[in-house]
Amino acid sequence: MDQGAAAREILPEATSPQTAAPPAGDPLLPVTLGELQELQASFAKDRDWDQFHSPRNLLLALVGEVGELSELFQWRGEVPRGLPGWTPPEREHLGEELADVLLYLVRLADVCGVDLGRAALRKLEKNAQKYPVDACRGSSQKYTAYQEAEAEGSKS
Ligand SMILES: Nc1ccn([C@H]2C[C@H](O)[C@@H](COP(=O)(O)OP(=O)(O)OP(=O)(O)O)O2)c(=O)n1
Repeated sequence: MDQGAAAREILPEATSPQTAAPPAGDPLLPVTLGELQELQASFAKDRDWDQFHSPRNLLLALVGEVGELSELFQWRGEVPRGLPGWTPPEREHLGEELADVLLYLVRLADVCGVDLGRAALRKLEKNAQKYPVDACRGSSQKYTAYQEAEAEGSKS
């Protein structure tokens, strides 16, 4: 049984055309990329939306959702980590937009025949070779020293 079928067996309503998406705090957690891929594929199939899920359409939908995500940060200035001051509804909205981006990305990879998990792991490996720890730690120290010198300079 594939991962998506297993997911649907645990929670059949997750992909039913008549019902909403899985509720929060659901038994599918923690979820894998493969399970999300299967759930997204079933979502589209159930609605006869496969015809619209072409690579180009999905890419445009993905970019649209990245735009919606960007709007949440627009005009706020720098936003510290942990998003202090953001209200629960704002945080929920952020989660929704991030999810839209992820779901379209997973679907795009699927219809393009790319194993996203494998590709991401390969890319992590490549990144690690391109940016060796020692070289980067050295340069971030240099960067901190540079920032301190700049701050000192702006005081005088
Ligand atoms: N043809 C479609 C339409 C929607 N979805 C899914 C993927 C996204 O997770 C979500 C996007 O739905 P909407 O287009 O309604 O966009 P939003 O949820 O962002 O709504 P809104 O634009 O009103 O904020 O639904 C999909 O897979 N395929």
